Amino acid sequence: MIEFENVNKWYDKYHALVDVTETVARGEVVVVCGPSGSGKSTLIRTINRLEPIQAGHIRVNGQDIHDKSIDLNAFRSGIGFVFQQFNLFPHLSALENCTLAPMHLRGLSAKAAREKALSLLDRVGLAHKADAMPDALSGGQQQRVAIARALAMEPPLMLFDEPTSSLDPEMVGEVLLVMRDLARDGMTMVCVTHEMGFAREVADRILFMDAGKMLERATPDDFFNRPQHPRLPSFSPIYARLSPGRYNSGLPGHDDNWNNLALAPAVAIAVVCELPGAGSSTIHSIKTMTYTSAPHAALPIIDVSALITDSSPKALQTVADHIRNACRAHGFFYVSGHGVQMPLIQRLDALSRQFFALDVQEKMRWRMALGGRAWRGYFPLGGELTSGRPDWKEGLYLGTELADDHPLVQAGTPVHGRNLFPDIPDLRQTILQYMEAVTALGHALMRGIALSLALPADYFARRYTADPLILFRIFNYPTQEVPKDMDVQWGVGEHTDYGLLTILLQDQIGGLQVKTPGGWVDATPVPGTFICNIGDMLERMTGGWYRSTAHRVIRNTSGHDRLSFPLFFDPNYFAQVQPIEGLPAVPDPDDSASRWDKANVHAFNGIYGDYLLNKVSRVFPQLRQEVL
Ligand SMILES: Nc1ncnc2c1ncn2[C@@H]1O[C@H](COP(=O)(O)OP(=O)(O)OP(=O)(O)O)[C@@H](O)[C@H]1O
Ligand SMILES: O=C(O)CCC(=O)C(=O)O
Ligand SMILES: [Fe+2]
Repeated sequence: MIEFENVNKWYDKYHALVDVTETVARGEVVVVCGPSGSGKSTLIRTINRLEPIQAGHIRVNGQDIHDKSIDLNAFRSGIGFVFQQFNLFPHLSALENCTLAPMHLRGLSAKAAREKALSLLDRVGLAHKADAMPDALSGGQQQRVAIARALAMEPPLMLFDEPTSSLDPEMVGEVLLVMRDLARDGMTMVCVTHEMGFAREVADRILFMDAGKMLERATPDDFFNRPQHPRLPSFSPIYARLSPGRYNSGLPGHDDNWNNLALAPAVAIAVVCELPGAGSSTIHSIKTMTYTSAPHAALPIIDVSALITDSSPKALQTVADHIRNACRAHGFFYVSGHGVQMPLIQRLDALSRQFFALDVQEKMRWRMALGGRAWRGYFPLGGELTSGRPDWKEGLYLGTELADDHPLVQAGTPVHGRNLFPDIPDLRQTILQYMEAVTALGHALMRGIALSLALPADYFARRYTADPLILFRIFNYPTQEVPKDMDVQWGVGEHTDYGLLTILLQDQIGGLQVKTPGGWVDATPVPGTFICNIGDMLERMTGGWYRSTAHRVIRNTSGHDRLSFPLFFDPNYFAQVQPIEGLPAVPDPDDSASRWDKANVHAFNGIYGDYLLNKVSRVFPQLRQEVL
């Protein structure tokens, strides 16, 4: 626990901290943000007495840190500090950097210090670099060694002062990941960073500082969506960036300031909790994934690896909490740590491009009309309607592969049957593998969604998704002029998805936009992630706790094709969709007035197949006439 009580600091006449009174509770994650020069670094540096204060008190774990009886060296050696510059000893190897202080200040034997250092280097993913000299390491690796070095003293509190701001962008993620996992493992941390995606994911509470004063304290949700302090929105460049959509309009010139903002360290994070037992934590994820700050604070990136691997209840709950926040906020989130192999994704992408590169006549060999009731096959540019208008995309409809003699196919069940696989070598196998891998991810995410609603993990599996309805599409949004006589505006017009959960892979071009209360925000591509959004049925089941959020895709004018791969993870066709019992009622769940289709999903009763058919037949009216 850290307490600031009426803390004042002057640099000569400059009043750098003005009457700061703040408590960071044990276990709480606190973000402090504010413009450059607002006093964030000063604040953090006062915690270990790197900066003296002229008035007030600072207590760490109940002890006044300016108490005369305090042994400053002992006090400081219990606080790890990671600076913007890595400050490794250049003449010592990574390992020696980590063993020095424990041997000399703590009296550890060389052997014990070495063992400890090796395990910490392993923890930050650098065991294989133990003997490397700092100048042979990348900036990100050096910073990770600096973190390991600080941890070697087993500090009950870690301070980070802009630990990523002197790193090349591609190295920021690896450092943030280590920090995030430290926070999750229960380490006490105070951190200054301007990585908003990280801040949003890790923080419980956000403090806003300006001119040395603490102006706002709020949960991230309130901070971004319901700011109290009237001056907050006037910090336009920062606030517009933090809260995209809501304050973007009407703030003249904020765009011009975005670059400045990128240079200005704007955020501090404090994570305070108890030091866990030594050796209790491992970092599994560092070696396999990268952390990218969310392109928009509104759309978080959630590492879901805990749902995929056997994980502790605590780790599962952390993921569930993130999912709940995302679903409550906008119903859109990115997932990393998803376990779907990159080579498979790359193969799918490359083979799909081969298919779309064929002449349209060739592609029409697999046209949808040949797919019959299974609703599979190719549709050409302009062949699918959203809200009655043609979308500017072409695509291939796919789904769970069922042989002709499968009982459901025999019974003529719509949307069940064989796929029409184009005869590109390997494409069939790749699509089947991809659908299998992403379906497995869908099951994992539904467990997370169940936990996020305080339901048993298998809640959805038991009722709806033991045998989920899987529809999969491969879309191409080409850069192509729209003929004058065609009423085309969007790549895909505004809509919500029908089912439970959509898991979307998109390439690097971008164009997907999400409707938030404050306006449309871009779901910018983040390599190595999927975008998930919840569908109408989850809104229906949760009585409006989770909303199926409208989204659209702008027309692609990039000069390149844009490929996207949505997989719809939906209830079994025959599953009777029912509200989840025991959830508190949402006051007015009917949001039909603000929906593009004016529909009230809460009025729906019946089996999922009915809902789906009704929707799909609007999208492909001609097909409906042909096959039904
Ligand atoms: N050693 C110092 N002597 C005089 N003024 C200082 C000193 N350190 C900081 N300041 C001033 O105090 C104010 C607060 O600085 P601080 O570094 O805490 O801000 P910050 O919020 O971390 O912002 P940033 O790091 O983006 O500049 C700034 O105006 C800064 O110029
Ligand atoms: O292509 C995309 O990015 C989104 C597609 C989509 O929203 C959909 O198919 O439902
Ligand atoms: Fe969609």
